[in-house]
Amino acid sequence: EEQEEDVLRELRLFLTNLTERLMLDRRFKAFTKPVDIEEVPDYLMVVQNPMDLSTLLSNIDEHKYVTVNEFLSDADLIWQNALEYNPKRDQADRHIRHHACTLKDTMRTIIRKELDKDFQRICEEIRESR
Ligand SMILES: CC(=O)c1nc(NC(=O)[C@H]2CNCCN2)sc1-c1cc(O)cc(O)c1
Repeated sequence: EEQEEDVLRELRLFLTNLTERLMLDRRFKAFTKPVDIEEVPDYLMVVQNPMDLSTLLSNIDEHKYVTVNEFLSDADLIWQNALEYNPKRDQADRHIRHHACTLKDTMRTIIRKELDKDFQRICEEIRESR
């Protein structure tokens, strides 16, 4: 009902603000747009489920996420894919792995500090009711 839509609207605002803050952080520049398969032809041989910050924003707008955990399932793909595609000990791989790990830590820290636990539970209850 209307109260549920108010809750999900607030969740979309939080997730949009979080994602836009990550997109503005130059450490995460490599994660802002889908990997260009023309530029990186072997990418899809290694990574099954590509994800990036701009795709997260589109998913939010399309009301894909009813809970934070559904958002994190997609958001986690971004850094997981980067660790998978960049396993080598050379500096280039280490550099992007470091930014991937920082992305993971930054997302979770912002959520823990800025998202009310009771609000998260209300979103879970809406998901379970549908
Ligand atoms: C996002 C990602 O995982 C990614 N990984 C890369 N790895 C490498 O270049 C490693 C691969 N191993 C050998 C040494 N080079 S480049 C790159 C990327 C960066 C961008 O700024 C945009 C973009 O679309 C993709």
